[in-house]
Amino acid sequence: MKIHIKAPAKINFFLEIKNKRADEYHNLESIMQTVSLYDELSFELAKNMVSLECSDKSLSAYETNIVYKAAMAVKKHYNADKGVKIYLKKRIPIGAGLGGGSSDAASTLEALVKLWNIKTTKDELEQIAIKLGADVPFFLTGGTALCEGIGEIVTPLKSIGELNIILVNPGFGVPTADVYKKIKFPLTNQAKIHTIKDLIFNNSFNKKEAFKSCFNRFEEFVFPNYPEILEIKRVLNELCYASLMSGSGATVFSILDSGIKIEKLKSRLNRCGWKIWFVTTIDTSFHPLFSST
Ligand SMILES: C[C@@](CO)(OP(=O)(O)O)[C@H](O)COP(=O)(O)OP(=O)(O)OC[C@H]1O[C@@H](n2ccc(N)nc2=O)[C@H](O)[C@@H]1O
Ligand SMILES: Nc1ncnc2c1ncn2[C@@H]1O[C@H](COP(=O)(O)OP(=O)(O)O)[C@@H](O)[C@H]1O
Repeated sequence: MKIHIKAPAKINFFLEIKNKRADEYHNLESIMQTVSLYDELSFELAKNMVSLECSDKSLSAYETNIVYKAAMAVKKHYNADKGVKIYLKKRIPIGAGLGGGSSDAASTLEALVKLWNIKTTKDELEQIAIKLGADVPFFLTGGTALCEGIGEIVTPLKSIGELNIILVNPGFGVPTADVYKKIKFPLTNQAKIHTIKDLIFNNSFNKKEAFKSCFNRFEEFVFPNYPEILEIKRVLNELCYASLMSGSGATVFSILDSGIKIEKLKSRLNRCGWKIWFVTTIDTSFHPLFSST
């Protein structure tokens, strides 16, 4: 039996830091959204070993790869005596604020309980997920969701429909842990999540209106050290009506309205040597993304 999964990227429409915990992690309030840029994974039943091959040779295929970690976590938690041969095709850029590794990990949890025929619950998988990374539980739900705590308290929100989004990445990554370390308290003018939540609840999360309520606290801590990311934002603001950095960077995104001139946008951004993807928001992360042969 072989299982194929597409693991989607995410963007953060809203990200405010609430405070720092005693264990150095930060409580946050974020609205996360899965989008149609995917890593691809396949899982083939094997005797009892876990093995991983990854298309991106800059990533380890062993203990430091979150996919390998996720597989070992399932094996240990359920005392599973089966093995798996995993292939990971990376398409989501690494360290891009798009949650690629976290999504790969969540897909691995979902695939292995199916492949190894393990009886479990979503709650139990969420407990394994949070030990792998703060963003991993979100990807077990996907779509549009409010994430609180350090990211593990996930509340699904109403679908915002299919919005067209452009992702722009400078071609380098930003280490998440370094950005969290840069946060200085007290934060000025805590951003309010209510407006954006109300817009989603009232089916009014559309274009210009929505972008006024989007916010990312990390922008002020990332831009001073990475002027090229600020430059992406400046150029996108010229061509679209607004833009926002995703997570801890380095990707910046804009919501595209129907009047946008795609060719003009492409040629202007390509001239800067940046990578671009045209994607849409997607409702659920997994179920339609699974297939087995
Ligand atoms: C910033 C966000 C926003 O969605 O995403 P990315 O930009 O990485 O995609 C997340 O909070 C990233 O989540 P994730 O990438 O899973 O973080 P982890 O691997 O658990 O942690 C990496 C490091 O970030 C810090 N960290 C992470 C999450 C959190 N709520 N508080 C923290 O202080 C910790 O120092 C930790 O050592
Ligand atoms: N399967 C994986 N995909 C991406 N990054 C991984 C993976 N496994 C481990 N990592 C490590 O996780 C870090 C970045 O994770 P990633 O999810 O790409 O970015 P971000 O946290 O910015 O969304 C990198 O240091 C990378 O080496």
